[in-house]
Amino acid sequence: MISIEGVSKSFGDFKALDRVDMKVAKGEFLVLLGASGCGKSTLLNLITGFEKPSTGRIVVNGREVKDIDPHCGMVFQQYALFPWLTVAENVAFGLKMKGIGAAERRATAQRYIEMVGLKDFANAYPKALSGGMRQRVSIARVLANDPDVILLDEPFAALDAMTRQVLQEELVQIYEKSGKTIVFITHSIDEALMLSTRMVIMSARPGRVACDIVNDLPHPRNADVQLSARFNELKTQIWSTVQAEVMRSMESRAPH
Ligand SMILES: Nc1ncnc2c1ncn2[C@@H]1O[C@H](COP(=O)(O)OP(=O)(O)OP(=O)(O)O)[C@@H](O)[C@H]1O
Repeated sequence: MISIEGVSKSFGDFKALDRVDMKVAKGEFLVLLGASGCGKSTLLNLITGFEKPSTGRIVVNGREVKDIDPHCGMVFQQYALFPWLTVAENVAFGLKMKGIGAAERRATAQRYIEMVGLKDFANAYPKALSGGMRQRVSIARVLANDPDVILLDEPFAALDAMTRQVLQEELVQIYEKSGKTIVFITHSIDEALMLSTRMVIMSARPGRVACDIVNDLPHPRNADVQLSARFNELKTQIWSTVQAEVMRSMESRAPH
């Protein structure tokens, strides 16, 4: 579904990504983990076509990414909703851009608004919603557009721990129902284990793939999985890799 082939990305003299090779299969839920600055957001921006690789290429669904790719839907950490549109209008926005008729737009928006538990807020404006609710709207909006790939850049980072847990469970259920291909960035190992089917740990300066781990925790999955022995085993394995990478990146930043 996604093929990242020898991709490097430099900003001026600074090499943010160095020869990254990675394939994401259809229906995989891939989580990218890594120290701050290792190039996770850059990689997502390349997949969706916001940025262009300095070398190498990215192929999504058989087509090389050259411009902003309509087959990818992105959810950002900041909610990025249109404040002057209601929840329903925000969710239907992409459909309107595609030229889909009003009745079908309304029905599709309604379906996804219900899926993310906001049925009673369809006519509310974003400013009347909590952070968690806004992020649900962002997810409904991406789902309504029915992209082949959903990219999420730390979507729950600004939320409190309880809201975050609820949204994680919802996202797992949406993934299980929709079978979408998902790439998700987080700093949280627990979040990575809760959500993913596979985890890629990136190293910093320059950003490279340090470790690729299959998450074999069973589906259907809910928050109880965090109490299992396998969860703790995987967490220990990932933590030692992440810790080594964080130390390495801090050392490479220290003044000499
Ligand atoms: N447009 C840009 N111009 C210059 N440098 C950039 C640009 N975008 C990213 N960088 C640099 O590239 C490196 C990787 O940034 P990126 O945001 O991809 O990292 P990240 O792993 O997502 O970090 P974080 O976890 O803190 O969000 C950073 O050192 C950043 O300063």
